[in-house]
Amino acid sequence: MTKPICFVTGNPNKAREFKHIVGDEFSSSIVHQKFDVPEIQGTPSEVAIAKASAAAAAYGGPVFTEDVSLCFHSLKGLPGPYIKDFFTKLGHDGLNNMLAGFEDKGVTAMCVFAYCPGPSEPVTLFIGECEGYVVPARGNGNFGAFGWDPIFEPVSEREGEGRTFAQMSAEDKHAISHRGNAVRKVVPFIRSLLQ
Ligand SMILES: O=P(O)(O)OP(=O)(O)OP(=O)(O)OC[C@H]1O[C@@H](n2cnc3c(O)ncnc32)[C@H](O)[C@@H]1O
Ligand SMILES: [Mg+2]
Repeated sequence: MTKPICFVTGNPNKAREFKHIVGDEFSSSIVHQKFDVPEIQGTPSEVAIAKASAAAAAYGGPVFTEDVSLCFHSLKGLPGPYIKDFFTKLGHDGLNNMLAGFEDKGVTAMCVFAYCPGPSEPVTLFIGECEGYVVPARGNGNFGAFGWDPIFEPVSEREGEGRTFAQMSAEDKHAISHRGNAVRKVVPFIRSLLQ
């Protein structure tokens, strides 16, 4: 018997936001599991392909993985896919300080969903982006905010209320976020897989 599609992630916030964006549609057809798979160095796409391949091999069936990058324009796209280590070690203040010498605080949040149908199979990518600015932390602890949400102010907010992701309701964040944009691309694909 073939295994159900597995969303492999060790981050419960990712699974929570995915479910919030999609609703209950796939709740009986997608399982969630955590595997510790290596994350290689490379571009966001290279990292995502390698992670999905490793996850499919570990699971022995079809998987989705999700990789998030935060690309600072002044730093030629770094930390990019290495944001987790930078954030864990430097925190919100440290990430702001990295840009202290630069005028341009622009940043691209990128979410890459990768689908791998099984061990040694090719990987398909679904990429969502959101443009923003790195700002001093605002709204920590609100609305289930996590990670670097408090220091990410979407470009679209500059003209409006100037909220960071951490100051927005989940609905408002998902309407424009890197993850919302990626999930909206991947949903029709999952539907076609389940037909
Ligand atoms: O097991 P996986 O799925 O890899 O989960 P992870 O937490 O290791 O996730 P990544 O490798 O993609 O690293 C991305 C980092 O960015 C953070 N992050 C991801 N999505 C975010 C979001 O929407 N808002 C704020 N921070 C986010 C996350 O907490 C990590 O520190
Ligand atoms: Mg990770």
